[in-house]
Amino acid sequence: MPTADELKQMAALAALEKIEGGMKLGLGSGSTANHFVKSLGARVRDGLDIIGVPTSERTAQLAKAEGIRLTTLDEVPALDLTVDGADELDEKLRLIKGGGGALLREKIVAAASRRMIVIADDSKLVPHLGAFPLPIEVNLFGLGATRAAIEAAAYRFGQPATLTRRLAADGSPFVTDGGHAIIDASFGLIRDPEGLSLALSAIPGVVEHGLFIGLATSAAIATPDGVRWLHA
Ligand SMILES: O=C(CO)[C@H](O)[C@H](O)COP(=O)(O)O
Repeated sequence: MPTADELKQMAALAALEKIEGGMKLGLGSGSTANHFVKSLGARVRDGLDIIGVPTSERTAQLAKAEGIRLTTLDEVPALDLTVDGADELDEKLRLIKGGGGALLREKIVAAASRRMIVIADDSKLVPHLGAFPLPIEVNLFGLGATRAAIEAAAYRFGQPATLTRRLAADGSPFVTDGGHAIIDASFGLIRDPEGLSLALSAIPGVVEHGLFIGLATSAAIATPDGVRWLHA
């Protein structure tokens, strides 16, 4: 029986097969995306010519160490493909992301990409999103008011939520690469991800949230029996 980490690597390798020379790639964040970046690095050292836009400072560091040429969305505003992990996904390729706190850059990079492949082990594929608390990136200015507004919006939406400000491993408040806070919102199963996405995006102070809708074009789901592909 493969371990969860072996499954993550299988998904990463399946996505790697879709990479062609000359591609402009978005490079995701998290342990599954790290497998992809490391395997991509090996291909680059064998002569594959690609360029990448990292979705976090950690991924930038890893990609540089792997010898992957990096650029920015200022220099290259349109990408061919982003490969990234997810905390949850459903069969419609709606995602919850941001468990690693990189959701803002991940969403900007995915939105700038023609295609997005999600790589995940099969524990991430769920019938309904929401067992994983939804990460919401919030500006530090007015944090208390924004938090109250999220609570009120969730209540109006018919999905009252328990909100928790994310802490770093050392117990201090977690700060994203963009200098913002993360509030993890437990809604229970999310009945209407599209509606909730719009309601959260309308709150001043919410910088971005972890519902990715209409961005993923396919997913490589690694199972003990092999990789299952889903397509939008
Ligand atoms: O959204 C993310 C980071 O912000 C990650 O893609 C998500 O948390 C999955 O991580 P992992 O591959 O380590 O399970």
